[in-house]
Order: sequence, then C-alpha cells, then structure tokens
Amino acid sequence: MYSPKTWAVSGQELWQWRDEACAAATAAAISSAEVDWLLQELAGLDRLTLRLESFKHWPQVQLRLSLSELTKLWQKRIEARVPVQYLAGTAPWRQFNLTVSPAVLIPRPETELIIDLAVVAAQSSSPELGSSAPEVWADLGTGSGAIAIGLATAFPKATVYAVDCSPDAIAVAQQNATELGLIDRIQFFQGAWFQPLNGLEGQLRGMVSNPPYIPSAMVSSLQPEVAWHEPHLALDGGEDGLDCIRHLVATAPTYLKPGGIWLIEMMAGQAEQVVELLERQGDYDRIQVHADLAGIDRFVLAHRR
Ligand SMILES: C[S@@+](CC[C@H](N)C(=O)[O-])C[C@H]1O[C@@H](n2cnc3c(N)ncnc32)[C@H](O)[C@@H]1O
Repeated sequence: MYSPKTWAVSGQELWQWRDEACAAATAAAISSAEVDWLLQELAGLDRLTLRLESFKHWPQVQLRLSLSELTKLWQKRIEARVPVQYLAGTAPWRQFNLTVSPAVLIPRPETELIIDLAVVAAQSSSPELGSSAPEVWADLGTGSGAIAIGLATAFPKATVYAVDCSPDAIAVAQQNATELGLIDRIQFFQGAWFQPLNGLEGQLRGMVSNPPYIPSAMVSSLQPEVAWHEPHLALDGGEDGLDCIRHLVATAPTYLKPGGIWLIEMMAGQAEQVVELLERQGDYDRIQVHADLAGIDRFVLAHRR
C-alpha cells in the first residue's frame, strides 16, 4: 500500500504529532492506543519505545509517508471513522500480519479460535476419514484469506480451497497467501459458496466459514467503523441473518466426506437456530456449540454422518 520511499522527521516533531493525535482520539472517544499501533506500522517504532517516549530525543525517525499525509490519515480516522487497519493497510490475525483493504472484512480476534476448533475436531475425527487420505479443506467466504491461511498453516499436508464471490476480496486473499509463502497450498476461486467446487463432491475433510450473519435491518446500526466502511456483502446475512448459514447447512453434505467437519462462526443468539437447522437437515451428527474467548456462543461444529 505504501511505497518503499521513506520520509525523515525529527523525534520531537513526531512526539508532538503523537500528542495531538492522542488528544484528538480521546475527544472522539477513540482509544489513543490506536495512535501507537499506527506508528508501529508506519514509523516502525516498537511498543516499548512508544511507551517510554524515547524516540522524542532521536534526531530522525523514518516514516512511510510524510507528516502531513499522516495528519490527513488520522483525520480520516477521527472524522470519517475509517478503521485504523484500513488506514495502515494491515491487520494482525493469529501469528500473521494480513494486508487488508475496504474490499475485505477486517479479520476479527474472535475468529482466530475457529482454527483451533478445526484442529481439535480433526484430531478427534472418526476413523472413516483415514490418516493417509489426502486432506482437502474449504474456507467459504474467505475475505482477506485469514481462515484459509490459518488452515493451510495448521494442516501442513492439506490443500485448502478458498472461495469468495468478490473478485476484489480474492485479489487481497491471494496477495496475503503469496506474501506468506502459501500460494501453492491454497487454491482461490471466485464464486458463490460451493459452486466453484463442483467436482469435489464427497472429498472435503472440512468446511470452515465465517459467513455474513448480521440481520439486514441491523447492518446500518452497527458502529460507524463497520457500517460505513466494511463491505456489506461481508456482513448482511438476510432478514434473520441466517440466509448464508442455511445455504451452507443444506449444501455441505454433498461435498463433505463421511465424518467430515462442518464449522461456522455466527452471531450471539443464533446458536439454537443453527443447531436446529443442522438437526432438521438430517445428515449431521456430533453437533456442538463453542463459545469464543469472551464466553459468547460463537461457533457451531458438526460432522457429516
Ligand atoms: C464475514 S466475511 C468473512 C471474511 C473472512 N473469512 C474472515 O473471517 O475475516 C464474509 C465473506 O463472505 C463473502 N461472501 C458473501 N456472500 C458470498 C457468497 N454468496 N459466496 C461466497 N462468498 C460470499 C464476502 O464477500 C465476505 O468476504
């Protein structure tokens, strides 16, 4: 996102900029920790240096943009409520630093757990899957590629199919996979859910998805950072929020191996309905609800019979 060129500012000038940016953040009810995170990304300063303010005495700090551009960027955060990750063009997720743009949802910390759940489920999977079977996983609605990258790293022998209907999201996800050296392990497809995976019927070891699940009427009332800037295609799950989940419940059994894993993220309050959808469908067993680190029921896991 930023050119390799750098701009030198004195430590004193940057310290003053940070002071003003923090004051503007506090006045706008934005955490001033975001200022320091942006400086870590764009000035290469580490947390301790920022906390001790030792850079104040440095003759020079190298920035990835000029101080006036940095000021304009911070104005966008304060006035237009642009998420700081879009301003920096990057978001931390698990052990990765992922490129993000407004074409993709900013990967959330609560989603990180979905990879651990997939790993535990795979370890305790039924014997019919066999240990020598080639592993094929799918991440449906890949966005930045976060889940596909997490799966490819957690299952080093697996091939991961990553699907999104947004060509711009696929481009971001491919960039992330390339930068992390995983482009040979993840195959990207633009299309709707399982549609590009025709030919993989009965072959998937697991399907993981963080689909859009916000009820349509709620989307515009989300916090401005989300409602104004994140793609509604990534958020809007139809009238009751469950349109995409319903589709994944209905279509996954065709693509999963017997014993294969069905794992999705959902919104607080949806667990009961998702479990009921899976039970009614009839092809799933061992249906479990898992909480996120805040104790909110966030994931549903099931196995294909
Ligand atoms: C909530 S975001 C999840 C992004 C990423 N997996 C993550 O966890 O950060 C949902 C994603 O589903 C994609 N999506 C929405 N409708 C879709 C469809 N019909 N087929 C495939 N992907 C779809 C959106 O473009 C978006 O990238």
